[in-house]
Amino acid sequence: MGRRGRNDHPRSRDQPGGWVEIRKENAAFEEYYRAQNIVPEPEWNTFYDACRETLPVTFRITGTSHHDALQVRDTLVNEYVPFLKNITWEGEEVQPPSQLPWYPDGLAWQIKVGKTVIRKSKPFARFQRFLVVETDVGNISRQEAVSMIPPLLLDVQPDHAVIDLCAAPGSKTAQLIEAVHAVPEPTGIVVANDSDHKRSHMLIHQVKRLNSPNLVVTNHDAQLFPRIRIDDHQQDSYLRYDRVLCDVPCSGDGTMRKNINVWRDWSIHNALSLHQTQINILNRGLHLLKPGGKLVYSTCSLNPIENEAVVAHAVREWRGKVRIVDCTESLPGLVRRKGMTSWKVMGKDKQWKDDAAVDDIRASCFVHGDEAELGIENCMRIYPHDQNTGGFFITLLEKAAETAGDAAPSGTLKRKAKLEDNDDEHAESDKRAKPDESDPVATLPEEPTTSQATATAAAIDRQPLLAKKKERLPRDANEEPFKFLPPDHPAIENCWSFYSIADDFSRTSLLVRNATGEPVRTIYYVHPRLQPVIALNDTRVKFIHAGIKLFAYQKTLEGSCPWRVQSEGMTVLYRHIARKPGDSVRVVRCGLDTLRTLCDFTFPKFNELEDKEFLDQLLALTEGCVFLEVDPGTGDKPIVFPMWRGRGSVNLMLPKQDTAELLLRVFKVENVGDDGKKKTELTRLTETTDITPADTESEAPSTADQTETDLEILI
Ligand SMILES: C[S@@+](CC[C@H](N)C(=O)[O-])C[C@H]1O[C@@H](n2cnc3c(N)ncnc32)[C@H](O)[C@@H]1O
Repeated sequence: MGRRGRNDHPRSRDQPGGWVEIRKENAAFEEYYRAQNIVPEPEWNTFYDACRETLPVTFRITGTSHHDALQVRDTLVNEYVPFLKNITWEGEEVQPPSQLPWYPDGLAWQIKVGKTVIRKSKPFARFQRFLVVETDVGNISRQEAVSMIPPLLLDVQPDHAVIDLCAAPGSKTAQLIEAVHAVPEPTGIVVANDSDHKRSHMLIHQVKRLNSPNLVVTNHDAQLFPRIRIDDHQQDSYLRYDRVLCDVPCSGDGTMRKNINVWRDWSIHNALSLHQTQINILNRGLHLLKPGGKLVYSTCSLNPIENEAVVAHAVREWRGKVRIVDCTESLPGLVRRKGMTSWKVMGKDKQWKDDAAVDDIRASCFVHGDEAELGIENCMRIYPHDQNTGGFFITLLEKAAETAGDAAPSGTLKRKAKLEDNDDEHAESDKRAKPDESDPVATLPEEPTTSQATATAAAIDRQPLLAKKKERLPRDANEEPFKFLPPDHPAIENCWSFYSIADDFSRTSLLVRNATGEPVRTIYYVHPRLQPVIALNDTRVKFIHAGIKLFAYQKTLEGSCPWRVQSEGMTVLYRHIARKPGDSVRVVRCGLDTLRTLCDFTFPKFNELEDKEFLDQLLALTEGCVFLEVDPGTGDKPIVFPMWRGRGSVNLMLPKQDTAELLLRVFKVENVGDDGKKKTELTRLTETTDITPADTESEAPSTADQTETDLEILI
């Protein structure tokens, strides 16, 4: 969190020679956007000054349980914000954190405080501690304010099929998943795709905390995203999506407030060479969209060539079948400007161009004169000086409900649509789509911007895909196949009877990740709607993540049930524990006092437990995993944790960050060590079957990028 003004000159270390100083100025940027009239001339200086100010930190309170998110918000509002008011630092009043007025339920916040204040002011240091602990467990996620807008406009419902075509590193995917999980057992699914393999793994890492069995991650060029079969018997039955997000690769010049390299690297070249890729991704998205469905096209660029020109081209080509939605009434409080209906085109030689015949600039870059008629004013531009954000562009499109015939576009895209709608879609990539591979590698800022580098990589990636059209897709050595278990597999029978799992919990969508198809270490669960998605398409779609870990193998328990419940599968499974009289239910209940003991001590022995009622319940059960149901004492629903009932001791199976969060938020313990470790005075690890918290093993080792992310360092 910094408060460096525009007169400071930040440094960048991405030069081979080490640190270089970057001035927040760029004459070409200024000339270009001034000539475009992106703001009225009298407003230019205010706009340009704001572009050079450091961006305030913004974050979102996240989580697939809305109830839990509201609790975290209330803790912030009631226990931290009041102490951050009326603080002065070096004679100036420090602004307390404030809610973004347009974000629903007050779940998004902005902080404008310098690092020194954070370090030296006790209330702010305490607040920072809260942010770090909540970020560690995924309850708080740093995200640029403008980046939160597209998923909100999509209005995702819990039964929707949603695809995020350019998803990494996943901030918006997380919002889509949360929207699907607005009810306890949603039937909706989210397909998150990115063409960059490494970034796809960053995405997996980012959304993992949401523990969604309704998510699948794929690794494809979005321009050619394959159709997904959903019915084995009907050849023509393909998945179509209620909602599509095209947050496309762009020049990223709207991120200039946090990505200082924009000032050094800006050139018109970036926008021109991404334009066709952006058109192709949007077009593919429109094909995948259901009649009546909604699609958001967004960029973090200010450039009309990447924005209005792309949208206008698509709406022109899909004329009558796709319309731009007027969002004036959505997100009250969000200041936005209308889409531009006229702009100028500059060539790579930095000369203004009059028509498409010159310099190989695509006709779609130019104004056609029908922009107002196409409704381009309904596109939305977000400017830095309007509400202290980055620059952004968003358009909500709606596909007409199906009419007789089909909803294929007219004109040039029609030929492509025809090709895409037959099974040979990959064979006929749009030749125009090929990005300029000579493009310089642009910057990759910390949050959702991308570069030509990625677009170029996508173009290169596409080649093997075309060549291997009819073959199995190549998999990385560490990405094992997804194999579904037969519902009557002995391991499943064992788990179902040991944990008294009710028949309403599907046994058909349990899978393993190894070539033999036998459960060896982990059994995963995906929502039943994803079962055909994966099973019928695994040779043509490159799935790289699906499912949550439900059970892990525990060798020492052979003879009983060697499958222990994993914490990420806890909530899903808990809802389906059979409660009929006579079921040997592995549920143990306690109050907050006992929970506190379990947070403070590892493996307390039975004879050290003061809560005799709790002990009696434990003694009535055999060794193994149990569900701990804690009464919060507020009349609220119980909180559930996985717990280990050992031979003579018990242990809460929570990752250490979760324990730290629990201690801070529920028990107001503010001095937990940085690692959130339990005290160890009572630790006795003598029992051979006692185990450490589950969650540490992985059948297919994750290649998730371990570099520092926004999640790890909030301020
Ligand atoms: C603006 S970023 C997306 C940010 C993301 N939506 C978020 O909110 O975290 C664009 C992404 O598109 C990916 N990308 C670039 N070209 C692509 C293509 N042809 N197909 C799919 N993804 C692509 C990049 O790897 C990058 O992760």
